[in-house]
Amino acid sequence: MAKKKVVLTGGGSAGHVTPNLALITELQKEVDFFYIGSKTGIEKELIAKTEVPYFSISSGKLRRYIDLENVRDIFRVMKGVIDARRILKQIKPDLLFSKGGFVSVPVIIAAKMLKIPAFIHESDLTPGLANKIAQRFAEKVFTSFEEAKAYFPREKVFAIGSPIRPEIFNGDKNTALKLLHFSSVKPIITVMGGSLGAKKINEQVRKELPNLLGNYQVVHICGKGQVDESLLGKAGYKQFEYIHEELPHILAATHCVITRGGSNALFEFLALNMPMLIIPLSKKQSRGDQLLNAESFAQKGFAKVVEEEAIGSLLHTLRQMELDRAEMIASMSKSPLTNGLKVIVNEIRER
Ligand SMILES: CC(=O)N[C@H]1[C@@H](OP(=O)(O)OP(=O)(O)OC[C@H]2O[C@@H](n3ccc(=O)[nH]c3=O)[C@H](O)[C@@H]2O)O[C@H](CO)[C@@H](O)[C@@H]1O
Repeated sequence: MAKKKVVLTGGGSAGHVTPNLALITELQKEVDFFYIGSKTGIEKELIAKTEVPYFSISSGKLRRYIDLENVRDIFRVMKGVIDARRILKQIKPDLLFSKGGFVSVPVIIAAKMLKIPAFIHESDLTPGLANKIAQRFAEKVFTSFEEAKAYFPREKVFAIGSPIRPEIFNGDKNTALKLLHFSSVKPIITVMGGSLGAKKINEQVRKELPNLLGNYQVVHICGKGQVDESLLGKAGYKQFEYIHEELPHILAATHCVITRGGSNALFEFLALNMPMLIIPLSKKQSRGDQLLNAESFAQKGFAKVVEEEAIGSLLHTLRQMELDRAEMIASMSKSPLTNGLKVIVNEIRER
């Protein structure tokens, strides 16, 4: 019997790609996957690490405000639809699965034109513009947050958690200690400033580094081009632009994380019962989705949240968190919504 063909799309930042990587790992023996992404986005680099054929299309940023670039982008999106239609006609997939991000919009429009059924997944508590558009063309909408269901038509939305890469659960602490040249004496804090880094968090970590290193060892994922050369070789401190396959090991050795409020990272930490201090991206720099993600996690007792404007002393906040640690872990271990991978895998199998 011929294998089922599934086209994956989504990109712009890693959070719009890693759930697709989870599906690839889980289903690659039974499904022929293809990926449609942008010409330069992080999705291209991440998919290049798999065997999945990658097709790039023209894509424009979708802005909520009027701008000359907006007009150009409308043409880029139209060109993207033409590109995607040509690629989809060639592949003839049984299904499109979209993880959102600007690049996914032309793909889902083209899929609708060709009567190819589509599923989408929304990671955040409130939908991004791309998925607001895409949901009209989708047969089913999956969400990470229960609260997100309210933003989609009732008959086609299902809250399932986040599709988490299986390897995230298979880390080995000792492998991490060797890789980092860390000891097992002081606990390890991992700072993950979102897949694209976080300037403000980077500055604060470095400002407090001498104090932090008195109590902890620090793994700092600081984003592309953000490594501070003057701190290379500092004992107990390791910087990374991005961590690929070593991430599960690092997390297995981690005592607690300081993180942005990107939903996929949050659900990974939740599934690992990892205490987290969330510093969400502020409303000045985004549509405020991370603030809502973070607030929901704090309300459920999974995390402590500090807003970027009120960041204060990280060490002080970490010390406070130690007091709530056991309670936080207990709340996380009781959460019904964490890993949504199985649901999507079954949906794809049943098509
Ligand atoms: C700036 C921005 O627009 N951020 C958005 C983006 O975040 P971003 O892409 O940063 O978000 P997420 O936290 O959702 O996902 C990051 C993913 O990358 C992985 N990872 C990250 C760093 C690293 O070194 N290695 C690694 O593997 C994480 O394990 C996770 O799977 O998409 C999220 C999901 O829609 C949103 O909630 C965020 O608001």
